[in-house]
Amino acid sequence: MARYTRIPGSLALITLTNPPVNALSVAVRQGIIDTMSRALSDPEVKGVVLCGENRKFCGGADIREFAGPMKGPHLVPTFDSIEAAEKPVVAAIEGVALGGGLELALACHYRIAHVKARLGLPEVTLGLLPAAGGTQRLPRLIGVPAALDLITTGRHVSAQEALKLGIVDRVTDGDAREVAAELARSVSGQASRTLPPLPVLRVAHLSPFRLN
Ligand SMILES: CCCCCCCC/C=C\C/C=C/C(=O)SCCNC(=O)CCNC(=O)[C@H](O)C(C)(C)COP(=O)(O)OP(=O)(O)OC[C@H]1O[C@@H](n2cnc3c(N)ncnc32)[C@H](O)[C@@H]1OP(=O)(O)O
Repeated sequence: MARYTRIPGSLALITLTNPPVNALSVAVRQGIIDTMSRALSDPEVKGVVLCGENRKFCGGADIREFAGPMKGPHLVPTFDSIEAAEKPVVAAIEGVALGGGLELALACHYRIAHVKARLGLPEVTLGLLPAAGGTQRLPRLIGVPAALDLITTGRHVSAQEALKLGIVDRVTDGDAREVAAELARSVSGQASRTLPPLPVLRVAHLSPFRLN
């Protein structure tokens, strides 16, 4: 599920609630869609902060659902609808943002990480690809070589390394939700930030070739 709360500064706080790591179960995916739609349709809401309950952002796809057929809304349109939102959406990353959890954060317009947070795309360790936007959004954000490193090794990075790589906008040792809310308030009313285009690869003897 996802809990919807109004917080000061004309913001909505969306909290993923699926213990122990707020994984993206059917109910969480549906909850994101419902609460985002509520925030976007309320003219009094100027921005959104997205976080996870118990100071854990999101551990990714819910591995407890892997045994059965996929049900409910798919991750890709769920995340695309966040990216397309005309109000700024800021991820407050505490604990972990792994796999689909990091892909969810990448679909947000800004990312704040707590200093102890760990981020990564460990799908490769499960024989999967980050197929919910990670293979597109991460290279656009941090470049192809750094993104390939994270995608092919599945290694986790600290908040400080994520900041250095450009995955997150700011690291805090305080409450990431408060810092995210401050940022959301400061950019509310502005056009949503978009990711840079994919870099152009130059291959010897071939014309410049754009990845898409
Ligand atoms: C045509 C187009 C088709 C497109 C198809 C698109 C499909 C989409 C494809 C990919 C999208 C995304 C995929 C993923 O996200 S895969 C999952 C990625 N996440 C992980 O691999 C995280 C795995 N977990 C961990 O690394 C660790 O558990 C931890 C770092 C989150 C926490 O570590 P620690 O503090 O040491 O605790 P535990 O390991 O003991 O775990 C605690 C508790 O949490 C449960 N748990 C952990 N992760 C998950 C999860 N992802 N889902 C559900 N539950 C999780 C774990 O089982 C423990 O539970 P307990 O034993 O009951 O306490």
